Amino acid sequence: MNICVIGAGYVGLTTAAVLAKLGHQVYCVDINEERIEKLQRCEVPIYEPGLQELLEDYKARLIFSTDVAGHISQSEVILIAVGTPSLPDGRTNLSFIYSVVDTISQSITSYKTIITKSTVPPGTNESIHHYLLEKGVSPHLFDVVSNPEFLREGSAIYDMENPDRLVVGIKPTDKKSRKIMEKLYVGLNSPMIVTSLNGAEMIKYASNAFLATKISFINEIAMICDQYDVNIEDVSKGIGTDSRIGPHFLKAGIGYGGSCFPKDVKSLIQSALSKNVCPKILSTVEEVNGSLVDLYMKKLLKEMKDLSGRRIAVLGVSFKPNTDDIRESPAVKLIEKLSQQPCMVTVYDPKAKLPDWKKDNISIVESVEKAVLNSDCIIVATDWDEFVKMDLEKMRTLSRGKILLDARNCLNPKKVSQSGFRYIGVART
Ligand SMILES: NC(=O)c1ccc[n+]([C@@H]2O[C@H](COP(=O)([O-])OP(=O)(O)OC[C@H]3O[C@@H](n4cnc5c(N)ncnc54)[C@H](O)[C@@H]3O)[C@@H](O)[C@H]2O)c1
Ligand SMILES: O=c1ccn([C@@H]2O[C@H](COP(=O)(O)OP(=O)(O)O[C@H]3O[C@H](CO)[C@@H](O)[C@H](O)[C@H]3O)[C@@H](O)[C@H]2O)c(=O)[nH]1
Repeated sequence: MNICVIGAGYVGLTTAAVLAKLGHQVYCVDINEERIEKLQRCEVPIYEPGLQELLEDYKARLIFSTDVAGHISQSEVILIAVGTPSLPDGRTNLSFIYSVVDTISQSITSYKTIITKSTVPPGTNESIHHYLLEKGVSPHLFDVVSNPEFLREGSAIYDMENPDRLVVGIKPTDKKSRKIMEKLYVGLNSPMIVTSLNGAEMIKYASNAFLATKISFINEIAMICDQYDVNIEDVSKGIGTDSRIGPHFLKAGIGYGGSCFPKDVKSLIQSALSKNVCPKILSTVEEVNGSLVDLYMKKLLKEMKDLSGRRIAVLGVSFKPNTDDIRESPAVKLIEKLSQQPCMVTVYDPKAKLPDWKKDNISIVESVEKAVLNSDCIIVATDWDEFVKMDLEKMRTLSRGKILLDARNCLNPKKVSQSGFRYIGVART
């Protein structure tokens, strides 16, 4: 099929590459000229393991362009994968979505299946359908499908090629889209859950909210364990082996970040409030998550008393390993909090796109060794393999202080102590 993927970000690029691999002709379009020029030169503008290779392997079936309207006209299937960031009040900013829908309304001359991959609040796809009708587009020229994406950054290609399920929301009157969706994903061996448009949208939010809830839950349990000298790893294993609970998303630490959980939990809260439902659990999930950077600051200040003139090495800035994404990263919040203290913060991340902090007491360096050199304290803020496997003895000789704060509970406390550091995690005995 001829497919137009709109938005060449984490989701759009991965979708485009995987659909090309599945045998489709893909036009991946974006309004960001610099991004498209890079892609035309086979340069991938984001760090996602395996993406560069996949895009190169299937370049014969992949065209990158800024001609959004032109490629919409040429395609039978339109996939919308533009951003849906938070508005200041937590609702979802749908302006990028509607800008695309406007372009579609102006360029549609033959039948299109319009698939929303972006995460949008319940009711959005129904509104897109009505909006197109209001713009004078004939109902025979389109169907709107909700097909939320569940990939994780860092393992995006694997997740897209091996989804646990494909969630497809269609209108009851829509007789074509189910077949088109089966054709689109032919080759993927995953069950398809077909529901209403609102149903598919809700599945996406409920899924992210549930995972975020598991993280805040285990972080709250970790705070309690910390006071009773209980090892949180034992608790996570102990509860996670109960098949009703499951082992995933029970890793305690500095909390969740990224471009999805924070904004999607906020958006779901707003969707609930707009219908007079008071979402108590979701609000608490956010509250617990929002308290964790302060918890680690407290742990640090308890150990070091006064940060005046101290050098703090922060290892990791991205919101999780294997991505360059720093959106809503707890590490960024921690660095910003630290920089309000009279200390020097030296930051290293293997891939993250670092912001220009414009602060005299934050310096960015290009290696772990440079970050750790003469530091009074090392903080592991992202669980990159490079930090999990670092040579602790070497780090001890480079640093001048002995404190190692593991904000991801990703290091082995015994090994850290044996190398001469004082290990601080949360609930690690
Ligand atoms: N990042 C993830 O891991 C992930 C996973 C699942 C779902 N999602 C959802 O997918 C959507 C996209 O997320 P992302 O992280 O890929 O976003 P992103 O910010 O990486 O990419 C979005 C792209 O859309 C482009 N764009 C904006 N307006 C446009 C327009 N009118 N026409 C063409 N291109 C336009 C932007 O230039 C940008 O390149 C969001 O709704 C997000 O919640 C993201
Ligand atoms: O036990 C855990 C698991 C994760 N995290 C943190 O949670 C955040 C999110 O992690 P992860 O879910 O792996 O990354 P994302 O790429 O944000 O993926 C989530 O958000 C995407 C966007 O909606 C969805 O598609 C995915 O299914 C969903 O997992 C990161 O900061 C992690 O460090 C923890 O603190 N503890």
